[in-house]
Amino acid sequence: MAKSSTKTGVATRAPKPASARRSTAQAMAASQKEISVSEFFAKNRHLLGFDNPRKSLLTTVKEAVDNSLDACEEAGILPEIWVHIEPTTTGRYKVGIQDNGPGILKKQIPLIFGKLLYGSKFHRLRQSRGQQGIGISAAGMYGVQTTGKPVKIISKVSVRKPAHYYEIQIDTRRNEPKILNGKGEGVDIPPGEKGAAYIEKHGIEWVDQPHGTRVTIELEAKFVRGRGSVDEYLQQTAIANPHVTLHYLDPEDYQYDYLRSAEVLPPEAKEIKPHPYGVEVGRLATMIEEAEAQSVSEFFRTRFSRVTPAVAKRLCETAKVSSRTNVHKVDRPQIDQLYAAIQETKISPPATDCICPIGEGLILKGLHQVVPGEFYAAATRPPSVYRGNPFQVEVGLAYGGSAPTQNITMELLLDLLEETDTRTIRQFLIHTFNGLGSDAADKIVKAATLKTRQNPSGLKPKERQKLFEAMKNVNVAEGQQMEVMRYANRVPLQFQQAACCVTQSVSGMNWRGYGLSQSRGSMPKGPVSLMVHIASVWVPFTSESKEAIASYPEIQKEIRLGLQAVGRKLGMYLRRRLKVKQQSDRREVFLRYLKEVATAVSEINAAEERELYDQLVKVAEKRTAEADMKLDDRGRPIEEDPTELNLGDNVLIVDPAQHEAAINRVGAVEEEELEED
Ligand SMILES: Nc1ncnc2c1ncn2[C@@H]1O[C@H](COP(=O)(O)OP(=O)(O)OP(=O)(O)O)[C@@H](O)[C@H]1O
Repeated sequence: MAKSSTKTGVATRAPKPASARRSTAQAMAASQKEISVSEFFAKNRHLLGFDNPRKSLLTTVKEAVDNSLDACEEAGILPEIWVHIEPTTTGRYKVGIQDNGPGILKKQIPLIFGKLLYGSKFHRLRQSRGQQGIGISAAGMYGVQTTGKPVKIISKVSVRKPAHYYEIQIDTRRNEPKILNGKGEGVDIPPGEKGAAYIEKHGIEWVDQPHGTRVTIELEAKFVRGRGSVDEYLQQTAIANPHVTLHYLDPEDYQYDYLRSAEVLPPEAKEIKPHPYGVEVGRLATMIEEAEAQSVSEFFRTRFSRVTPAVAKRLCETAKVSSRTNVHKVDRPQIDQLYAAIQETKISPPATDCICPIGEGLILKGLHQVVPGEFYAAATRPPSVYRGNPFQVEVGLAYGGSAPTQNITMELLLDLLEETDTRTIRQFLIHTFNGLGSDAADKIVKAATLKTRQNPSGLKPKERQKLFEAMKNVNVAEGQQMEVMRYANRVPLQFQQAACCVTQSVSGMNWRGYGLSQSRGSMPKGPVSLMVHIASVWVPFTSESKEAIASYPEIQKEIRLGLQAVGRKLGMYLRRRLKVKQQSDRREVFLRYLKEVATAVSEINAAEERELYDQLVKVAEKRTAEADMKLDDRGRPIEEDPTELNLGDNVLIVDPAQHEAAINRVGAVEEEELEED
């Protein structure tokens, strides 16, 4: 046995193992087996956005709506989508999402909705909302897990062909679909009246359309409004997708219709091949393994973008690999040499015409349609590249408009107070009303003479009334915090704000230079809504639940440049507004005393008082002419020197009093309905 000695030189015996062996390699081998991807994600559903009932509802709607939009756009159809959420029993909701898309072929339906990691988008580099092939099947799996109810799908590819109807459950052990209806085969519903009668008889939910897909999932969920809600997701989707019509019937039977403001589809996204700079050594090895028998030079030319015969030749020379060698003969050290050669060789950046931005015009339209304000600016940056993947950043900004707290009705406030799961009235205000900062919430609580820690559900009728009045009357514009709407490939991102490259770039920028107040490193204050869109063939999310964008320096830089572009325009507009205000205050002071001045002077020199007064007014108006300055909807002063403030084409200025959109639309819908009744 080994002996050891201490510093004092006294020999000691090594201690015996504490206990006998607990298991053996053989015993352990008996319990080692393959884990199916469904089992893994069923256990780790938080990784996919199913952390709690509230978020699960949003994730389910989101996955289905995003798929519908992708499918419609890919098929060249202007999307129309129906979203219906209805409560079933306590803590459970049934979610139905239908589109007017191309429909899905019969044999594909079970695989799409009942198998994880099955999709059309993972292996291609093309801008789309979905990437992974997990989304909708994971939502179905969550539904089955929490309620035991199968996912129901009806899909139709043409008006003349039968619709296919399936009730499916995912077999998590095998990651395979299990079809429950039509003796395991699903059901075909004939076109025409016969089919309509069948749909009615069996209570199948379907808005009659010549083609499209409807998925219905029942799940354990919680319906809330405000931040991170389905309402917010759909509203933000309407902003970034002005070509979409959305009909939304919520669990309380409020109907929202976001009608399209653009009649054209975004240009078709092009698929590209990977760029050599974006491929890691492991991926290169797999690509080589999967390639057909061809020369190394041909392999590089056909499987990558931007590799010309000259580039392929240079790569092989640098790697000291013959360009005519069969790619299957390339061994591991040679793969390492080829990888190193890629990094050393100058290759033109990937083509960027595969990115479809929203465009400045449509950003302005979308923002104006949904976010109240008086000044709008947009900037679409030129495409750029990170890790070999092309991407493009767009920024939109809306300034002004009344705060959401001021648009509220008493009835809506009571509903919100009842629904909220926040513990204090302060939290309730901050979490329910977008862009309301803690300072503004404190102001309202103080004006309502309530205690900050008071529980929102425990308010007495009198206290509710006081809160309502305070919300209407307190000017929260100053305490209001900038609201940032983040988008990736036109999909709103609603969680993990702090971890996202967009939020970090916004708070890291100095907005004081653009006329907003801001404490160092935090969000600027003011009635401003900002949207930042990142379009890419592959969006680098920080996790599978696709909630935040990773901070690549190239992406950070582009976001910063986009923010600066709209910030500069806002600064110019605010400075002009301030000047107009200062001049009109000055004129008011003049006018207040001119009458007295005219009387006094005419007493001294017997001049005609009226004439003198009129002349003095004329002088005052001339000296304060800027107070009369009116800007047109592009920020150019009307009847003024047009060179003085030219904000360009990518801004929109509106009279805030004429703005129809209200942030919280529930109240407005409710009032209309009451009036009709
Ligand atoms: N409404 C639909 N109409 C037509 N095809 C659809 C529809 N919904 C899903 N699909 C098809 O099913 C595939 C799988 O969808 P799923 O939501 O599981 O993943 P994904 O959208 O590819 O990626 P992600 O997991 O990132 O959302 C899609 O790639 C698409 O081809």
